[in-house]
Amino acid sequence: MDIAAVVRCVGRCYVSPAFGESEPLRLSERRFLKLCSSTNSDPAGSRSLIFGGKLHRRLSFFRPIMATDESISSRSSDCAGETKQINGKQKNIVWHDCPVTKSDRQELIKQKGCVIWITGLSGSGKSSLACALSRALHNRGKLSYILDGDNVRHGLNNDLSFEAEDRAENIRRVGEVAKLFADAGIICIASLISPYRRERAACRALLPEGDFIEVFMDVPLHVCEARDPKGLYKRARAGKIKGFTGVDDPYEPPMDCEIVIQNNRDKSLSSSSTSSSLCEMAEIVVSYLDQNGYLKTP
Ligand SMILES: Nc1ncnc2c1ncn2[C@@H]1O[C@H](COP(=O)(O)OS(=O)(=O)O)[C@@H](OP(=O)(O)O)[C@H]1O
Ligand SMILES: Nc1ncnc2c1ncn2[C@@H]1O[C@H](COP(=O)(O)OP(=O)(O)O)[C@@H](O)[C@H]1O
Repeated sequence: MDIAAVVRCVGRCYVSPAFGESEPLRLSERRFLKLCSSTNSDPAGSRSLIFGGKLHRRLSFFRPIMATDESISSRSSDCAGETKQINGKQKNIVWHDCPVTKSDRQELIKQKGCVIWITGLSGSGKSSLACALSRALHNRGKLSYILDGDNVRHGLNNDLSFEAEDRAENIRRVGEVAKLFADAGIICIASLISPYRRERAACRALLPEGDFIEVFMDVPLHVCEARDPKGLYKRARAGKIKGFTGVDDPYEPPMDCEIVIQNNRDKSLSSSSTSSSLCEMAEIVVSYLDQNGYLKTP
């Protein structure tokens, strides 16, 4: 491994607390190489970096910023990113900024990344609205992606139950992923029951002001229950599902959200009428996005 190349590429790096220094340090190539050759032993094991012949095996503390020889050689000084320390449980993790920014991505796809957070009871029409909205945006040439509660629970969140603590974790993870999508410049549509105000507020707080757009599917329980497309309310009423939202688990409606949709039509309506009402609902959200500048380069 070419250490000089590492230093040139990284430019600015942070010394791990394993070195006994916690403050960011700008290392010159000479100082870095000196550090490499001098830091070779520590009786307590806290300075256990051994450089020289086995150098490459001992550089794991730099992994977030140095990666492999191959990736290093492909970087040039004008494309190098910035690192900074973060707060959190993981003391030795550093953030690496990329010079291609959110603004660059938004300019490329001519839209502003945001999160449309659709909340409501099971059967209130969250997934239907998410799909209709994604279609409406697609037709306008706008890039969106749906994170549906049911779907995400098939993969990323397949370790989570419907206990309160797991629902909170489900919402937290989806909030974090949605934030990444928004950072990519994408209009991320998250559709999950997300029954708790506190967790929804925490997801809102992850995003810049205005970029979290909460949509409440305001549908009475009896309408959702009459629809019961998956037969889950029936099973919950029969005691076969415990802790079902609206039946024996709480749902806290938003008190101050951006959009309220009253999707009260019952299931006896024809499918063409349902789809036209879905188009109308999607259009409400599209208009909001349009009026607030999300459908053009910011
Ligand atoms: N106990 C219980 N309570 C509520 N919902 C249940 C439950 N068990 C399974 N399901 C099915 O899971 C879907 C909800 O998943 P979510 O991830 O959106 O829920 S939550 O936000 O974590 O509360 C939900 O999907 P939707 O009907 O689309 O809302 C149900 O199909
Ligand atoms: N506007 C509407 N009119 C009539 N039925 C609807 C409407 N919106 C949704 N539905 C129906 O309600 C059921 C639940 O919708 P869904 O989108 O799966 O809700 P959720 O994702 O909130 O559980 C589905 O059978 C769907 O076709």
